[in-house]
Amino acid sequence: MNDQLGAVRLWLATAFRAAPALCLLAIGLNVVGWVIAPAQAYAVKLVVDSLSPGGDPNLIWTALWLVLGCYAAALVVQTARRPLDALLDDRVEQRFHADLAELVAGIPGIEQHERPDLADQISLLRSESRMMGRSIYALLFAAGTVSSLVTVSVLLVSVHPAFLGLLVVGGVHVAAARLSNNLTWTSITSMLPNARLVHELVRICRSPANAMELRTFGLKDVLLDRVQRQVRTINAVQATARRKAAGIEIGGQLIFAAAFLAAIGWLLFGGVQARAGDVALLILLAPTVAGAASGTGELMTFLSESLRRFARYHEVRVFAREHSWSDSTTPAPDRIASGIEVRGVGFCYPGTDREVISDLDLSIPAGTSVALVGENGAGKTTLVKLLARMYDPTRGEVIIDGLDLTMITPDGWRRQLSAAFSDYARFEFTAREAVGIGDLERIDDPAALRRALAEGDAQTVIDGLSDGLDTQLGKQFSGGVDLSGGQWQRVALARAFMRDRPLLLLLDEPTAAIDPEAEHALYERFALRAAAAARETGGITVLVSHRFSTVRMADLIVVLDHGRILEVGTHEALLSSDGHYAELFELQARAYR
Ligand SMILES: Nc1ncnc2c1ncn2[C@@H]1O[C@H](COP(=O)(O)OP(=O)(O)OP(=O)(O)O)[C@@H](O)[C@H]1O
Repeated sequence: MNDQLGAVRLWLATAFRAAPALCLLAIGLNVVGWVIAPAQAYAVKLVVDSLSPGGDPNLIWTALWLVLGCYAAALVVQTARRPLDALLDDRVEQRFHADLAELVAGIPGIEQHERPDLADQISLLRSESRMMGRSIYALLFAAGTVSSLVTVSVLLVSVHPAFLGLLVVGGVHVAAARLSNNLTWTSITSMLPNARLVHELVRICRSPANAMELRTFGLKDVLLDRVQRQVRTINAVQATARRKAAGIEIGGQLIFAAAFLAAIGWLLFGGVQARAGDVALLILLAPTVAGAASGTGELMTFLSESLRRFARYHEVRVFAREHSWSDSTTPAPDRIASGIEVRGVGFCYPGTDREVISDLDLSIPAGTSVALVGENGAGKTTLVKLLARMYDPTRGEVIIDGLDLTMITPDGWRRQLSAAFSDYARFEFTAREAVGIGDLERIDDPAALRRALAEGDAQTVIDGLSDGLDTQLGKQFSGGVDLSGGQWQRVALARAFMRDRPLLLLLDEPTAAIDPEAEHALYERFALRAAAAARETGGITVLVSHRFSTVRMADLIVVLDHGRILEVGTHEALLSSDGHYAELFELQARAYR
C-alpha cells in the first residue's frame, strides 16, 4: 500500500514538476471538453421541448444560444488541446529522462549493473519513457471522466432516476477492461527476460567490437536464429494474451449495448411519462454515456498502466535510496598515515551466494606498492573493486587509517583515487577530454596534460593525430579517428596519471595491450612517481599484472588463489620460500629464456 501511494505521489510530482502551469491548463481544458457534449445534448432537448406542443416558445432563443455556445467552446478546446497536449507530453518525457539518468548514475556503487531484475526494470522504464510522458493524460482523462460522469448522471436522473442504472451496467464494461488489461500486462512482464535477451543479442550483432569475431566464427546465423526463437516465443505469448483480452472486452461492450437499447425501448414503449425532448436527450446522450462508461474503463486501464510504470520507477528510486550510502558521511582523508587493513573480508557478487573472496586479511602499509598475483578468476579484480568501494564487502571490513571505508563519503574517497583497468573505457571525446577527465579540475591545464601524457606513454599517440589534442576520437563521429587497442590503452593510462597525488592508485592490468618493454619502462616511471607520492601523502599503489618483470618491482606481493591469500611477501622473500610464487616466476622466466 505504501508503495502504491509512493508511486502515485511520484507520478503527480513528476508531471507537476515538469510543467505546473501547462498541467493545470490542460486539466481545465479537458474538464471543459468533457462537459460540452452533455451540455449540447441538454440544449437540443430544450430546443425540442420549446417547439413541442405546450412548450415554452421563449426558451427557443436561450436554447439555440446554448447550442451555439457549446459548439464554439468545443471548437476552442479542440484547437487548443492538441498543441498543448504535445507540449506537455514532451516536457514530462524529457523530465523523466533526465530524472532517470540522474537517478541511475547517482547510485555510488555498481550493484545496479549486476542485478538482472533491476536491469529489466530500468531498460523497460527507458523504453517506456514516451509513455511515462503520456501518463499525464491519465490524470487529465481522470478529471474529464469524473466531470463527464457527474454531468451525465444529472441529465439521466432528469429523465428518470432508473436510467442511472445505465452507468452501473457500465461497471461491467469497466471490469472487463480491467481484466483484459491485467492479462496483457502479465504477458508483457513474464516476457521481460526474453525481451532483454533479444536486446542483448541484437547489441552483440551490431557492436563494432564484435564484428571481426562474429565473421571469423560464422556466428551470424546462430545469433539471428536465437533472436528469432525468442521473438517467436514473445509474440506467441503476447498474441494469446491479447486474443483473450479482446474477447473479454468485446463481451463487456455487448452487455452494455444491450442494456442501453433496452433503456430506449422502455422509454418509448414502457410506462414512463416522457416528453419529446427527453427522448431526444436520451438518444443524444447515448454516445456520451457510452463514452463515459468506456472512458471509465479506459481510465482504469490507463490508470493501472501508469500506476504500474510509476510503481516500477518508484522501485528503482527505492533501490537508489537504499544504496545511496547516505550513512557514509565522514570526509575522506587527504593522506594515509598508517595504511589500509583488509580484515576478514568475504564477498559474493550481487545476486549470487558464492564467495569469490573469503576470509581475506591483508595489511598494506602507507606508501607501499602492492602487486596482486594469481590465476584467472583468483579474485584480484574483485579486491581492486572493493578497495575502490565499487561494492561493500559481504563480510568483514576495509579500514583506511583505522576508519571503516563504509563510513567515508563515496565521492570523497573516489576523488582520492585514480585507476586504470584492463577493460578501460573508450571515451569518444576529443583526445584532450579523453585524457583530461582523469582530473576534471585540471582538464584544461596544459602542464598537467603534458605530464600525464608523458607518464602514460601516450604523447606519441597524440603526435600521430591530425589535430593533436583537439582530435575527435572514435568512429561514431564524422571526422573522428579510431585508435588501436594499445593506443586506447595509453590514453586510459594517461587519464589515470592526471591526478597528481592519489591516495590509492589502482592499476588493474592496464598494460595488457602494450608490449613488455614499453610496460617495463612505464612501470619504472610510475615507480618513481609512486615513491614521491608515498613520501608526500602515504599514497598506496595496487597493481595487478601477469608479468613478473613488473610484479617484482612492487614492495609487497600478494598471491591469491580462489579468493584466498596463499602467500604474501617481497619478491626475494617469496622466491626464497620456494612456494607457488617461485614456481610461477620460474615458469615465466623459463619461457622468456
Ligand atoms: N560481476 C560479476 N558477477 C558475478 N561473478 C563475478 C563477477 N565478476 C567476477 N566474478 C567472479 O568472481 C571471481 C573472481 O573474479 P576476478 O575478476 O576478481 O578474478 P581475477 O583474479 O581478476 O581474474 P583475471 O586474472 O582473469 O582478471 C571469478 O570466479 C568470476 O567468475
